[in-house]
Amino acid sequence: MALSRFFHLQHPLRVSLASLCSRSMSSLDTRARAVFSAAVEGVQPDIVVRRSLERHGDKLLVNGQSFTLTNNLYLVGFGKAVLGMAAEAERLVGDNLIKGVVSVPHGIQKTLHNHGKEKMLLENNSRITVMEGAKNNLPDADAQKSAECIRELASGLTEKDLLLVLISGGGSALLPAPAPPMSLQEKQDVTRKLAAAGATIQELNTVRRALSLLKGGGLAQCANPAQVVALILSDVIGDPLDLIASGPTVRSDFKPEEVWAILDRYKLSYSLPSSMNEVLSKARPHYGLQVQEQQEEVQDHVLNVVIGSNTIALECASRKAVELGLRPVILSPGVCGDVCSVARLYGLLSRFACSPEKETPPELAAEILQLGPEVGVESWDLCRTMNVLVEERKEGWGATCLLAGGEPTVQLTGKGRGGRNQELALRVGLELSSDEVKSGAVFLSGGTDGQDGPTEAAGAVTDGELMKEAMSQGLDIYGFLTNNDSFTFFSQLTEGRRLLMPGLTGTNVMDVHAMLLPPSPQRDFQ
Ligand SMILES: Nc1ncnc2c1ncn2[C@@H]1O[C@H](COP(=O)(O)OP(=O)(O)OP(=O)(O)O)[C@@H](O)[C@H]1O
Ligand SMILES: O=C(O)[C@H](O)CO
Repeated sequence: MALSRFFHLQHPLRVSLASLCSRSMSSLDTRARAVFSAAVEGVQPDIVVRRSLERHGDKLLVNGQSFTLTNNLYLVGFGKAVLGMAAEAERLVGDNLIKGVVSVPHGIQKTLHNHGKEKMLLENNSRITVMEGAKNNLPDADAQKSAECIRELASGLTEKDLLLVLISGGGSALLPAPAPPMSLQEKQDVTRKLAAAGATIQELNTVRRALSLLKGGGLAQCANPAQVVALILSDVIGDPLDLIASGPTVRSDFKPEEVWAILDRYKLSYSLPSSMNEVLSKARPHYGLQVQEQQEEVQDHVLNVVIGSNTIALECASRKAVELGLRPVILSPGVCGDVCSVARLYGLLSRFACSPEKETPPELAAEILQLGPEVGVESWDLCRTMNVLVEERKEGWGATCLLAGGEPTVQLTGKGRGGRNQELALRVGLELSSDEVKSGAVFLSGGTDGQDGPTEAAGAVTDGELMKEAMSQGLDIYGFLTNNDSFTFFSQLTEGRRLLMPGLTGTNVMDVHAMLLPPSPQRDFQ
């Protein structure tokens, strides 16, 4: 099939053959970084808000639904990215805004200012009050005060009012409202113990919802009978509305047995404060007796919209890849599991892509499929991706950009400095270095928030030369890995040139992975 016809049929974007031929000859490393930047740019708080709110005079269109603005607008928000979202919302609908309160991380205004991100800060005459709290991502007295102000604002609304709720990752810690008689300290102890025992965000937030006055639909309940529109920037795999920031605007059925099962799983059931037993043994703490009917009524007044997600970031990255002359294929936005398994998957996929044989060895495909459940990727997605890689070998297409996202995990055994993205990049670099047939692949892993673990880097870029490069500089990769010291490793290697350092981005839709695979002579089957 002619190249132009093939592309026309296979990809929704129209790209002329001329633009493909004149594609940038920049290195794969540079292109990988540009693809990552495009992913982050596509989910900037101001951009996602502007994309989701359409203003026509006194009409506000959200997700195809129209709302009338009559100086009846209120705004609340909580999460790491909501300051930038609030700033943009105020630019768009500020003339109708009565007042607002946002709960944002401690020190964020100063940090954004220092990073030159003035666009994400509110004007001096803003009607929105910014409240900082939750130091180190833990609910604290400051965040509790913010949550109380948000609750007060929502509780005073009438049926004429419209409440815009801005939600992003980190929202759970920034909106603590322990159900009485639990104290903040008691609630914090439980969540800290669960997190330390390795509970997933799904488990953690299921418990948080049950112990809170605002989570699990509590905020929407407070705002009833006002109309509620929640704009959500998702940082959870699969974008589950009821779990992102513990779903304050999403009705969730309270199932005590589900909560007890989680507490049992982490052996916490017998060491709980008595106040927690009391909360869990009551009906839904904040809903009283007519739970069901009231919740249904409230739900009619709530519109929840995911305005930014890993999927959207990957789509933006994919468009950038096309511009750069790469053929994109999105594997999945839900990659999770241990970084060792995830690294193995990328190693196998690069081997698969450059397999010198006419037919790819079936055992390679089988091994890739076997890894699927461990890394959260469906067989269907793996098969689709492998098909694209095979087609490309047969068609003799140019370089490929395999994209994925999600949030793998690291089992911390050492005391070094690093993050899951740098550790993943390091492990994939080892995989690529150990290949007998070098694929020439370049791999990038980066946190879209610009910060990987407690380091200044977002991630790193590696390839099959990593091992040789490290050895020539006297750096023992395995030693750094054992100590979870990936940041120190990449800082010392070739003056830190492999580090990905975009600075604080002001957004967060988990991580983005990009593996760029060059065309290789072995791939020519014509
Ligand atoms: N030395 C290290 N090496 C590898 N990973 C680390 C290291 N230290 C922390 N981590 C990992 O970093 C993660 C915590 O980093 P971070 O504070 O960026 O959290 P996060 O889950 O990315 O937060 P957010 O929800 O804001 O994105 C955890 O997954 C932890 O295992
Ligand atoms: O705030 C939270 O609960 C997490 O960031 C997941 O959204």
